[in-house]
Amino acid sequence: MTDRPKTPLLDKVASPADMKRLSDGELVTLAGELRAETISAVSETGGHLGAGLGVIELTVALHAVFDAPKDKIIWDVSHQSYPHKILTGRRDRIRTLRKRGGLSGFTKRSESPYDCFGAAHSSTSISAALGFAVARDLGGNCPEGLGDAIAVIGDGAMSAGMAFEAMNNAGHLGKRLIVILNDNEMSIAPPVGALSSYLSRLYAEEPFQELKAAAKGAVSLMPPFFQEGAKRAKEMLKGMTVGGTLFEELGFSYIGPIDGHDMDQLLPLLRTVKARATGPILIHAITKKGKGYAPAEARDDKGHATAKFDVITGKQVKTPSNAPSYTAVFGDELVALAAEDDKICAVTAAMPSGTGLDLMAERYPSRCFDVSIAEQHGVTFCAALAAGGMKPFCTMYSTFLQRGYDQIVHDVALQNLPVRFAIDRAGLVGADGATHAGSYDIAYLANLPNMVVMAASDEAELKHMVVTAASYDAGPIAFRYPRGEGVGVELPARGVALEIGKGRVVREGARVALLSFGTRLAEAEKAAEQLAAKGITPTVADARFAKPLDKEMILRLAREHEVLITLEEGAVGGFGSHVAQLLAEEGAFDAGLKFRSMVLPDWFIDQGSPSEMYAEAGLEAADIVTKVLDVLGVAQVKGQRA
Ligand SMILES: Cc1ncc(C[n+]2csc(CCOP(=O)(O)OP(=O)(O)O)c2C)c(N)n1
Ligand SMILES: CC(=O)[C@@H](O)[C@H](O)COP(=O)(O)O
Ligand SMILES: [Mg+2]
Repeated sequence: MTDRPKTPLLDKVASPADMKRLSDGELVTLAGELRAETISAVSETGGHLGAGLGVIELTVALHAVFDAPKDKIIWDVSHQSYPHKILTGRRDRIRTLRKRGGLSGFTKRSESPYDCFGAAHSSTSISAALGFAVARDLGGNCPEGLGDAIAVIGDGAMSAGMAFEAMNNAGHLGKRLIVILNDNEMSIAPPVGALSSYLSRLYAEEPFQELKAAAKGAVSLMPPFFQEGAKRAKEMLKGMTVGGTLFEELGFSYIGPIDGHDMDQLLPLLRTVKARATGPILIHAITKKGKGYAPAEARDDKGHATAKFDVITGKQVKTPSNAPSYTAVFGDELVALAAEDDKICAVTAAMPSGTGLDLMAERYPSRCFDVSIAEQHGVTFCAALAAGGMKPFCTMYSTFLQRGYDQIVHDVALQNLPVRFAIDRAGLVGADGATHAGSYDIAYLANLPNMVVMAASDEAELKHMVVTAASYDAGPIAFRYPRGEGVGVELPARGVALEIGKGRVVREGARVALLSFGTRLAEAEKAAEQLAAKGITPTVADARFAKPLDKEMILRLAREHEVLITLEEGAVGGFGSHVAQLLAEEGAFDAGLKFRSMVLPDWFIDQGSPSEMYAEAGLEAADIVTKVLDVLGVAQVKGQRA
């Protein structure tokens, strides 16, 4: 382990109140120490590094000038909030980040009053800030009081429709509200899209913030030394026509671009804005993702997320893998299909490498689309691609696909369009915790008419499902698979199309049937081994489809077993509920079948390793054994998992 950095000034900051006593020069020193502490902590925990390093100066300046928690500082996505956590009384736990029982990797209201609004999905901060501003003006109350509302939003997050919906509303209401656009010209990958090019032009072509401010009358909001320049600029501007920025057209005063790492710019500007602002203001701060840590700055993703690493070398400590990741298996199979069929195309919402579409983008760039953080648009875009005779794979994380639900219903399912939904990060994902859990897609998809819903039980099954989806033209079809590596089965060279609505029995037994949907199959098999030692030999089946159900197989299992237990990595309302509905309709319960459905519990599970989270959910092999013994009435030691 590298020595921890020396941080004499930071050691004296227990909360932002302690920063109010520091001179501007000391705040610059504090920023340096905060950067070193952030790097040191993340080297031990892993997590989101680059974004936090890019807002070190902004974090210090905001907490020095404003009065959180009365003033509401809202971090968009909040993957950049580690420095904020360090300054707001959580430094002693910062090395528990993203671990079970430790600090969340995102802002979380239950963790601290300084986390006034939880986040992790992007582009919510301006809506939240506006809500706080309106609550303040209407005399609302909260224990910490209601002061200024400040949203810090990245250029990537700014690409989402929701940010513009909020600005549209904020510009109309005209409330005092501060938005800081933290523009580092990066999303997770380099940002794409017209908005990104527009932001670049804002500072590339017109480098003088004085010109901008002068042109639109925001001069009075600028600190004196800016104003001098602005007056000169105003003279220069006489007789010139200067168009307003997009933000000004939406009713915001635009200030910037400013150097978001220069405390000599940040501090006076924020102080002036605090003293003088009346309506909505957008401060455009230019920053560098990964700033101040060379290995992060050098990485393609600017250190967006990292495993634990050596601070001196930047080398990440990665556990060797025994099998390819589901994501890679998907990406490879898709590229193989795309080579054979020029109608196959794919869409990602700002997650090219996370979804494995980077390979498709490299090989078939004209058929691979990064729509930026725009899941709703991505889904409808796919719907029309399908209507236009293409075979789109709408490739998204389960949790982010939630954003596009109305589009799935209204644009895809209702029109019965053959969009292929490749749903990555299904089930519990680990360190990102509850915000990123893919818990609901089975329930929210399997209830839709026309939709086919599959889950892969291992990486070979995933290959088959990619091919199945490609060859299915009758309507929408979805397949889900988890984060991380496969179970290590032998992979066929190519997948083969599965028969729609047909599952498979993987182990024949008696009395008890374990019917799994997805990768709990491995746990079901482990449970079967453990039960065999107790003289119980369950049948184990892989449902493959939650919709349409394999009625024939399920009814046979019901007929031939005393107990039927379903398993899934999803919330209630999904696979097990559909099986229960079928069994009830077909009279299986009247015939005496004992049925149980093992699903995620009715609470949000905090971060941990996936197995810790599944243990909390009661979905590990030991829980299955306990459930079986319980239903069969076999005596167990109370309170002990089998
Ligand atoms: C709705 C949604 N889609 C995708 C993501 C995944 N995601 C997390 S951070 C990020 C990039 C954000 O870029 P930006 O806002 O510019 O912040 P930066 O990391 O550059 O500081 C993405 C795509 C998300 N959190 N939420
Ligand atoms: C903050 C965010 O939403 C992403 O960075 C997310 O943490 C990525 O998750 P994976 O590591 O599973 O790609
Ligand atoms: Mg960015």
